Amino acid sequence: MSLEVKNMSFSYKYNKILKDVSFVAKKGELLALLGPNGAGKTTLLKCISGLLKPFGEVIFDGRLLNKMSFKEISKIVSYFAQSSGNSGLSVFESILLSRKPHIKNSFSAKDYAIVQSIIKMLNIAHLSLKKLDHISGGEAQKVRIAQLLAQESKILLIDEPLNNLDLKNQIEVMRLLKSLIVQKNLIVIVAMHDLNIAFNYADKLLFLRDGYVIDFCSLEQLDNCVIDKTYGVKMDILNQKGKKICIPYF
Ligand SMILES: Nc1ncnc2c1ncn2[C@@H]1O[C@H](COP(=O)(O)OP(=O)(O)OP(=O)(O)O)[C@@H](O)[C@H]1O
Repeated sequence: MSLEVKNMSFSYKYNKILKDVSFVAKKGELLALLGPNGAGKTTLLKCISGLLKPFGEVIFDGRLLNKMSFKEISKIVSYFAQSSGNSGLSVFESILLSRKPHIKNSFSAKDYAIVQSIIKMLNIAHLSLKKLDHISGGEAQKVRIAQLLAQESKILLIDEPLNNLDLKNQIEVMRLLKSLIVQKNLIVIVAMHDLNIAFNYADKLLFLRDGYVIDFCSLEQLDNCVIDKTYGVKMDILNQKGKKICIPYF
């Protein structure tokens, strides 16, 4: 099963941001969404999540997502914004509230059980009663992943989950995402800036510049000139111990 974005375009008023974007993301894969500031990464994620209404099609399992209500889309797609509010809430409450797309009148025993199991899986029980504004940046990213998982959707759209994280926490968050993708057979699209992290963890790379797709490829297919075309920066891509790393010309 897959998520297909077909000929997507989007404008803020008269300013065209996304220009005929097409790609396919498959289950069990992590797709890294790459590109310079202002390329349209967040806009693309918001268009897929139903927060913005683009032209073109978003298709999941043969169903047109962009013709569904926002509540229906929220059962299939979870969007993790660059930063979130709710700072007055406890960690537990914030994760429980993420069950909202599934709630009819009030939270059920099943909702509490799901939240408990996610907290256990992510090893964040010690944070449960803390307020969101009393936890560190690394802890907050894990809590945001817990909020995403509580929605039990098959597609996770994650906007810069590595912001403000030290190297160890960046690796921990990426490993966690990779293991969840495999365990739960998810489709995960992550907007990020660190090419080396993307090269290590992503199955597919989507390069965006000025709202155009510059390339959509696997790491093996990546051509050096794509980096220059996307960022306007020359880089060497080296093979080291079976992995690729890129080094910009400073
Ligand atoms: N609400 C808005 N109204 C008008 N223009 C917007 C709005 N949000 C974003 N833009 C513009 O759309 C363009 C793409 O922004 P977007 O946030 O999608 O880029 P991005 O690739 O996610 O950037 P970054 O890496 O800096 O987060 C930018 O030129 C931005 O100024």
